[in-house]
Amino acid sequence: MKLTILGTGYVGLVSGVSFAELGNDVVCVDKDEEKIKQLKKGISPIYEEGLEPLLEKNIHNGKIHFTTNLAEPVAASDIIMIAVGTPQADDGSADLSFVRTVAGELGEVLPSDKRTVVVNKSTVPIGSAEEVESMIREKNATADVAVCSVPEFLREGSAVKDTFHPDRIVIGTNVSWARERLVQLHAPLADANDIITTSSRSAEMIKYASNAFLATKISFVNEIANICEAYEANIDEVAQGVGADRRISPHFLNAGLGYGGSCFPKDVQALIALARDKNYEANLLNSTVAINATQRLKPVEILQQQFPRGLRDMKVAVLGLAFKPGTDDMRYAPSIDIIHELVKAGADVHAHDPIVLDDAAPLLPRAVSLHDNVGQAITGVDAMVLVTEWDVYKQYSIAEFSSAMTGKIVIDGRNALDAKTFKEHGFDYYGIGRR
Ligand SMILES: NC(=O)c1ccc[n+]([C@@H]2O[C@H](COP(=O)([O-])OP(=O)(O)OC[C@H]3O[C@@H](n4cnc5c(N)ncnc54)[C@H](O)[C@@H]3O)[C@@H](O)[C@H]2O)c1
Ligand SMILES: O=c1ccn([C@@H]2O[C@H](COP(=O)(O)OP(=O)(O)O[C@H]3O[C@H](CO)[C@@H](O)[C@H](O)[C@H]3O)[C@@H](O)[C@H]2O)c(=O)[nH]1
Repeated sequence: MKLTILGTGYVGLVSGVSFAELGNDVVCVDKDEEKIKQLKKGISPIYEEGLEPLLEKNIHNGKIHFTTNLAEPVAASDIIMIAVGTPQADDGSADLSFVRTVAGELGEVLPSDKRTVVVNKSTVPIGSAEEVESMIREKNATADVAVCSVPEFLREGSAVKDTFHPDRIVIGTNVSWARERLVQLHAPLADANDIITTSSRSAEMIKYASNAFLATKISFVNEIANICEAYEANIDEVAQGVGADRRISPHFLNAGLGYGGSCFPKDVQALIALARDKNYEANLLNSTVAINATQRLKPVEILQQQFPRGLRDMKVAVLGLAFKPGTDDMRYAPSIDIIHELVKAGADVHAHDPIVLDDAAPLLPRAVSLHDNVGQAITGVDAMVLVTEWDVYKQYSIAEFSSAMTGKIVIDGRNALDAKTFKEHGFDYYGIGRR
């Protein structure tokens, strides 16, 4: 099939490359000229395992092209996917300005003599497929188009794998010819049983409800971890015992510094705002957000308890800046808040990340020293805070930590280090719910 994908962020690019790999003819459109220039050369603007080889291969095969102009590919496409950003607006709701812009542009260029499916892959409020369709029809009353919702569930850091091995694919539309076309496109990616067909509104809600549930599961386990600390129970053992119940599952039960990233924070807020628009106060989700906001600052709280006279001139290493391992995404990363608070308290902060350094700098206080070498970041520090559980930190030897650090405080914000080993080597080790 011929596909046009609007937006080359995580979703647009990974989808584009994956559908090209499956034999479709794909054109990816972005208004960012620099990105398109790089992509044409096979250079990915994002760090994502396995993406660049597929990108290069499909450019070489002529299955994927990049452009800043949507008119030509749109006219030739069977399916057009909207994958532009839907960031958080000031009131917490999803900002639909990018989606509305592309809807207007599509209205101007969609042909009337050809059936076209338009898909919202961006995470959008319930009712958006209908809104996009009416915006298109306002500009082109005779367009033979069906706007559907096919939400994206990939995770950063495993985006390519998630796309080729999805748990499910949700296709939301009541228009049968559009549904058939979308089922045909997605068939190579999933067993028939894993394709769920719904109305566009239900599909839009499935995306928000999934993210809200996972975010709530994380805040739940963090709350249990905090109670574990008070009673000297161990969250690793507790999560293992709780997660063994198949109704609960062991996934997303890792206590830590809470969720960050480009999706959970904004999507939970957007769902709260959608409920509020209909005079429903989503109290459970409000608590999810509140717990997450305090959880990320736990390392600062622990240091302040250990040094009641203040953190002025204390040398602290922060290991990991990206919001999770496997990505260079800094959106809503806990490291940003932690480093700002430490610098505000007067600490001398030395940070490291194996992938993201230059792009992180504008988000961090000027006073922070950024290192591209773990050894340099931890040399002479009074305390070390692990924020992102990159393998490089897990593999770093206790002997290296012991010889480089001056102080003995280790705060393992992701429960990723071996507590016993650190304690045996005289460190004051603080995990989350596992002291
Ligand atoms: N990042 C993820 O892991 C993920 C996963 C599932 C769903 N989503 C959802 O998918 C959507 C996209 O997320 P993302 O992280 O890929 O976004 P992003 O912000 O990284 O990228 C969006 C891209 O769209 C481009 N764009 C904006 N306006 C445009 C226009 N008029 N024409 C062409 N291109 C335009 C931007 O230049 C940018 O390159 C969001 O709604 C997000 O919530 C994201
Ligand atoms: O047990 C866990 C699991 C995750 N996290 C944190 O939760 C955040 C999100 O992690 P993850 O879900 O792995 O990454 P994302 O790439 O943000 O993916 C989520 O958001 C995407 C965008 O909507 C969805 O498509 C995915 O299905 C959904 O998992 C990160 O900060 C993790 O550190 C925890 O604290 N504990």
